[in-house]
Amino acid sequence: MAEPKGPPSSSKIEMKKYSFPVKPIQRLCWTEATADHLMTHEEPVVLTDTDLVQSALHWDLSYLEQNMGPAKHTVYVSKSRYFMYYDERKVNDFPSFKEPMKKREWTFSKFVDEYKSHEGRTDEYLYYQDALTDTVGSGIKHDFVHFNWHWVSERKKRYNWGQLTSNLLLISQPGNITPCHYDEQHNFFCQVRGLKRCLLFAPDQYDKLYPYPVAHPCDRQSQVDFDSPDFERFPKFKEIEGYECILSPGDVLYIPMYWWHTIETSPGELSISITFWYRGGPVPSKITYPLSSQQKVAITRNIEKMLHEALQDHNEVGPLLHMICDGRY
Ligand SMILES: CC[C@@H](CC(=O)C(=O)O)C(=O)O
Ligand SMILES: [Zn+2]
Repeated sequence: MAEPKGPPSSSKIEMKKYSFPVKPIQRLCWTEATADHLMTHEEPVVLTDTDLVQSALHWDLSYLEQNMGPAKHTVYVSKSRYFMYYDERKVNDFPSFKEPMKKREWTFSKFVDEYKSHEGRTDEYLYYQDALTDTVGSGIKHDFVHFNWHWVSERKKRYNWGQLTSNLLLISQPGNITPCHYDEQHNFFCQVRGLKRCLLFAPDQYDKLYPYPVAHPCDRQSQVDFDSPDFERFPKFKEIEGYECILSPGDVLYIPMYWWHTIETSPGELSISITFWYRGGPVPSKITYPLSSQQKVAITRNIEKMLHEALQDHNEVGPLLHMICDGRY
């Protein structure tokens, strides 16, 4: 079967240009054996014809405003186009940490008003990022119930994933960028409205992306500024190689656990996406060697956590790691 028709290439919709090489992420009907092979081997793939969020493809700001109910929702406000996630529970240990964005709790109507009044502003940007919960109105509940739950639960079973932890609703202004990071869950990233360019990097690119220390509020985020990389501090970023896709409404991108990704909303229009995050499956009873890159990343995280716990001071973790490695390994 020929590859399904894809959205315009990134050059046609003015996405940011980077100097590192990228290969296209395969775009396949979910019934294709290759799609199944990629997901079985925890490799990214854009799936078409899943109908996973078909019942949400009519969503736009006004429909959501009518149906999201009266609850408060998390909206991030940033002075730049970048929305770097940080864990507010870790901020106390880093007194000089400057929050890269501010977190607001607004009703959906307040968000829509702010969205409209921020149009055209270049000093502040908004990004709605909140879980879909049962506080929503009946219209959204109806649409949610009609997601293709049969399809997605079949995938969960087939790939032996853990439980579904959340469905995040993402409403992004044109041009917003989520900087490069990895998550510790599998993700079916569903595009509902607008276009998003996704750049993904395999877990074995860890040494080229220089994540913040695990104890840092920006744990799991790359320290490298992709727009102006500091090759003195991050020399191996020169060797980075990635994968790219442009998602249009109805597309589902499988982002495997520990795969790095940076996501850019096309400058053309607002974007609405819904994520399905699943915990990883149980540790295999029989460990096979060599270990996978994902397993090695998990080991590095456990070592950093253990040292931080033992030393009780994150400032001592680096010096001890250097003491172990420098001149010896
Ligand atoms: C969290 C925002 C991001 C998506 C993402 O990182 C994820 O779903 O894991 C994006 O779409 O800008
Ligand atoms: Zn992510």
